[in-house]
Amino acid sequence: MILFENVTKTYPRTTRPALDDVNLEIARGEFAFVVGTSGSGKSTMMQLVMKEQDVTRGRILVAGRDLDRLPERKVPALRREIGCVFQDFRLLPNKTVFQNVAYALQVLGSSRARIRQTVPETLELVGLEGMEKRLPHQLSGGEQQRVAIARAFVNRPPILLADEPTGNLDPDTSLGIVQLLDRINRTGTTVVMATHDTVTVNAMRKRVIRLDRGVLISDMEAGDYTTGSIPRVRLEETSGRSSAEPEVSDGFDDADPAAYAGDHHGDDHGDEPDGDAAGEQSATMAPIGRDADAPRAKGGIFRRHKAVQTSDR
Ligand SMILES: Nc1ncnc2c1ncn2[C@@H]1O[C@H](COP(=O)(O)OP(=O)(O)OP(=O)(O)O)[C@@H](O)[C@H]1O
Repeated sequence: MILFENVTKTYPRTTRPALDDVNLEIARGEFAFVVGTSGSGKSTMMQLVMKEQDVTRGRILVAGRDLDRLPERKVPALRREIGCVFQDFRLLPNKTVFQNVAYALQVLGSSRARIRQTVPETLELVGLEGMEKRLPHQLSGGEQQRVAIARAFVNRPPILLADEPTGNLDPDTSLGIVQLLDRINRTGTTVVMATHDTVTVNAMRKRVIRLDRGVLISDMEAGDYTTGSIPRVRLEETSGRSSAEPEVSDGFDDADPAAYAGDHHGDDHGDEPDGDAAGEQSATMAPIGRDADAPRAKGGIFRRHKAVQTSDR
C-alpha cells in the first residue's frame, strides 16, 4: 500500500536530510506507528505520502502510484484515497460537527442523500451520535479529534494518516483515540500514526517504525516505545516479491442535518486515477466491523524487506 525505496528528503537550504535512505513497506490493512524524537522525520514521511513534498532521491509508491511520476492533475485523486488527522484537529470553527464531516463529502461532489446517510453513520462510528449540531468550541479536545477522524474517514479512504493525533490530549483520551483508529483499521483501512505517545504505543502492541534523525533505525512487529534499548536495524531487501481545506461556499450551512435530504447531485469524483491505482473505494458505508475479520491482503507489487540487526544502540 505504501512503499519507500531508498527515500531521501533534503529540504532546500538544509544540509542534513530530514529522511535519509529510508526503505519501508506498509501493506494494505496494516496499522503502523512511526515514532522518534522531535525532528526525526515523522511529519516529513507523512507529507511525502500525501505528495505535499517531493523526494530528493528514491521512490515512493502509494496505492499503486509512483508518486514521482504522478502528474499534478492526478494528485487530488491520490489525496482522496488518504484521510488525514492532525494534532490540532483543523476543524472549521463556524460549522457544526455534522457540517465539518459533511464538508469532506461535499468537496468530492457527493449527493445530499449520500451525505445524509453516511455522516450520521460515521459520527456514530466515532462515538459522537447526538452531537451533530454542536460547534467545535462546544466539544472537548478528544471529541474534536473524533470529529476530525470522522471527517478523514467519511469517504472510506483506503489509507488514514494520523500525525500526532493525541499530542493535545490527556493519556486516557489518547488511548480512546488510538483505539478508535484501531477500529477503523479493522475495517481494512491502512493506518499510519506518527506519535511521541509512549503510553499508547506500548498499550497497543502494533508495528513500530522508529526514526532517528531521518534514519529508520528499527521496524518491529508488536513493538513498544522503549527508548534507548531498541536494536539498530537496517532494512535489507530479500529476493521474495509479492502494493488546508479550501474555504468554499458549500450551501450546507443549515445546522439541521434533515436539510440535506433528498437532493441528488450525483457522486462524481472527478478525475479518476488510472487503472494502475489500487483499491477504488466503495461508494457506500459498510457497518463498522463488517470486514473486521477479513484477511489482510498484501499488496502484490511491493518488495518485501526484512529487518536485520546491525548494532546495538
Ligand atoms: N519545510 C521545511 N523546510 C526545512 N526544513 C524542514 C521543513 N520541514 C521539516 N524540516 C526539518 O526536517 C527535519 C524533520 O522534521 P519533521 O517535521 O519531519 O520531524 P518530526 O519527527 O515530525 O518532528 P515533530 O515530532 O517535532 O513534529 C527537522 O530537522 C526539520 O527542521
